[in-house]
Amino acid sequence: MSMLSDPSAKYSAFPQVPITDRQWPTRTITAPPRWLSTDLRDGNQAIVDPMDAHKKNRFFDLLVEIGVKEIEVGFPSAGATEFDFISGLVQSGRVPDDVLVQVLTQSREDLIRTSFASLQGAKQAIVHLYNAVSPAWREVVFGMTKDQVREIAVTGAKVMRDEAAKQPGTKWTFQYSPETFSTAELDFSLEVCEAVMGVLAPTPEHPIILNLPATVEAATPNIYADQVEYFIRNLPDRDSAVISLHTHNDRGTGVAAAELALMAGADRVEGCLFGNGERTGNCCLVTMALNMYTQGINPDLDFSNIDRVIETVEYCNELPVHQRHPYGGELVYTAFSGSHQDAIKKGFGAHEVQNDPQWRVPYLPIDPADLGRSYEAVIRVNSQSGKGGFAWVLEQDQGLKLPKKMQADFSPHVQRMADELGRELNASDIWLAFQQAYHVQTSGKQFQLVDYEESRTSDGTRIFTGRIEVGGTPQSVSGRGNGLISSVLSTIEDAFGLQLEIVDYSEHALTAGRDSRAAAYLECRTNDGRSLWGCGIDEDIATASVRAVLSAANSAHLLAQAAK
Ligand SMILES: CC(=O)SCCNC(=O)CCNC(=O)[C@H](O)C(C)(C)COP(=O)(O)OP(=O)(O)OC[C@H]1O[C@@H](n2cnc3c(N)ncnc32)[C@H](O)[C@@H]1OP(=O)(O)O
Ligand SMILES: CC(C)C(=O)C(=O)O
Repeated sequence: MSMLSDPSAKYSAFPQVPITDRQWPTRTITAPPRWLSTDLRDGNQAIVDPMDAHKKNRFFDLLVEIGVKEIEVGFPSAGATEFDFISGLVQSGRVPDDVLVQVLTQSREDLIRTSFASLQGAKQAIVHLYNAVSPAWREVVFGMTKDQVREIAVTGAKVMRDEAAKQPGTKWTFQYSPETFSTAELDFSLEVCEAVMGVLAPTPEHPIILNLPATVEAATPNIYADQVEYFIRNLPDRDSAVISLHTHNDRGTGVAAAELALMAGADRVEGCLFGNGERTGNCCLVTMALNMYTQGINPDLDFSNIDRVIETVEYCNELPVHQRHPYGGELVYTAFSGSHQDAIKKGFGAHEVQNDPQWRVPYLPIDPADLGRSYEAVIRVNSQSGKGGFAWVLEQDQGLKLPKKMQADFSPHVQRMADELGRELNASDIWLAFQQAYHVQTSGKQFQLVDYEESRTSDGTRIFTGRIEVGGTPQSVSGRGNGLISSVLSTIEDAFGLQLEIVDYSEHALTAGRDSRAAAYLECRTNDGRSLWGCGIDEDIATASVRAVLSAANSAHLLAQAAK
């Protein structure tokens, strides 16, 4: 078996929704929805080893910490692990007063009763009832007519109502899901929901939650938005219902579908952190919340320390968060490629200089610092990288701000190293390449400063007197010039026959405070017209410039040797 040349023989296009004056495309999201995390239910039922009580408690605490106010804590009738965790949680007093726990049950009397039993002692809770309503499920799973399937829901709703009445100390909220809503006839979903509302008698003050699942995502996200808008516009007593979304990600658009359906008028979104859930997962709450954040909307969920959230989620689910997962993945703020690095580096530079409160760094839709991420990993260097990449790493790691022309000079050294090693270059690789290229702090270099003094004559001439190790042997040398650098240049010309002319010079402090050091950069021209760069680093800025001259002299010496 292989892919069909005519897939239409097996698969049909999803039909359009009969709505011509749809409103959602012109709306924008301006406020966060009510969020429900179903990590401990839909997420938990989709992992290899469902969470034990320890993991569930840890996940629950994380969700509370993030600010989730509605948490589906499990499926009490699934077994003792679930039941005991849920009843232990509600009786422990660990559920904050502003947090609602929710449990899910099939529409079967015994399971509904068990679900209510698990919530004994809760101050408030949501009981969530479901049954599938779409044709394939009606026919294949239940083997029932529409009327019989509606009856499953109505019977379950009656049991719910009666069980709730037996525990009047708890403030109950009822939730009903016409499971498989996204692949069901819309008018039938409406009919079943209306029938359930008829039993549970919601009011605007005490509404029912109608949760509209895209149990299996089967169409483009605009279709789901149409379905939700159609449902809302045709639901009698809309005021008595909270419209909730529950999307899956089979086509990779679970978040998009929830966003568009929110524009269609929904009030609430169910999902999981980092999109865990059945098959391809549920709507990712992190992505959806942070999508809102990047539009200037406070999502009411706090991901200020996203790495800690990931750590807990990975531990509990025993599933890794993908390195490219929106907002959280390890690589999502990292640029390896040259042109991206260049733009990001410039963007950060402009951001610092202009002090612009609006975030406008190219290629980064969000400031990683808002999520507790450092800027270190924003740029990483490999063989696809450019000058902006290693310049950024040297600046972050060593504090060096290389002049633009020196970046171009250093670039082939980095490229060579990346090609030779065939892997990413880390900060120490780049620092090593820099030290080797400019003879900074490396042993075995030809000229090495031992010590020096500077004096002036009455006419302002500077005199450099010092000791320079030449191939390991200290040598006393001196020279004159109208400045320190020119006096060192004349020294190396007199002592070693190396003629260098200064083309460019710059310097900067490396770190602030008592331990501050300085870096000096020097471009020189040799007598045969070649350009050479030198760099010196020292606690004393004048000494850094002397070292920069010797750094260039070492390169000139190597060139001269090579030419022989
Ligand atoms: C889309 C979703 O994610 S829905 C949530 C799904 N989650 C889970 O199922 C996790 C927890 N579930 C479980 O542990 C088990 O399913 C249990 C313990 C609750 C029930 O197990 P079982 O009694 O063996 O029933 P099982 O789940 O296999 O369902 C089979 C029967 O329930 C019926 N059924 C399935 N869903 C529903 C429903 N929502 N309402 C009413 N009946 C239902 C089926 O038609 C089938 O009936 P049949 O035996 O007459 O053919
Ligand atoms: C029970 C419902 C909400 C569900 O998980 C689904 O349909 O995906």
